[in-house]
Amino acid sequence: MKVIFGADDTNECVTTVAAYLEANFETRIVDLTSWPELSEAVARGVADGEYRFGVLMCWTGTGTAISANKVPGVRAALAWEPWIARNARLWNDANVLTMSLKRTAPDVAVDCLKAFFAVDGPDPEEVPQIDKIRGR
Ligand SMILES: O=C(CO)[C@H](O)[C@H](O)COP(=O)(O)O
Repeated sequence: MKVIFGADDTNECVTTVAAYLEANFETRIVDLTSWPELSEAVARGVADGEYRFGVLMCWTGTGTAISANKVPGVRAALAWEPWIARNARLWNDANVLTMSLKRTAPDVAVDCLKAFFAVDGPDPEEVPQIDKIRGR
């Protein structure tokens, strides 16, 4: 599975996330440090269908989520613990996961990735709701 990842800064959490993604998926790392440009590149990679999922990190995780969600077809969700990450997939069919690189411990970030990628697809009960925002 192809995943596209980018962070606008680096630290132990970012390198841990990158290493996890590279070990488990065919991963492209986007080398941009402006969070709006980085987010757009990752979001377009997902919206265009080249990558199944995107992962973004910035200081807060909020700017990248807001920016990625400007691209039609992208459903970016900010997660800070695994329950949020899992249910962003299950209940929102999130296709981009964002996290704060400043406020997420590396092991928690990996747990979020595991939870996010463990979900095969959206809960069928939620599909009618998700369909209302698909393509927006
Ligand atoms: O968290 C962020 C956006 O939500 C950014 O990472 C933070 O604002 C730093 O950005 P810059 O390096 O452009 O000052």
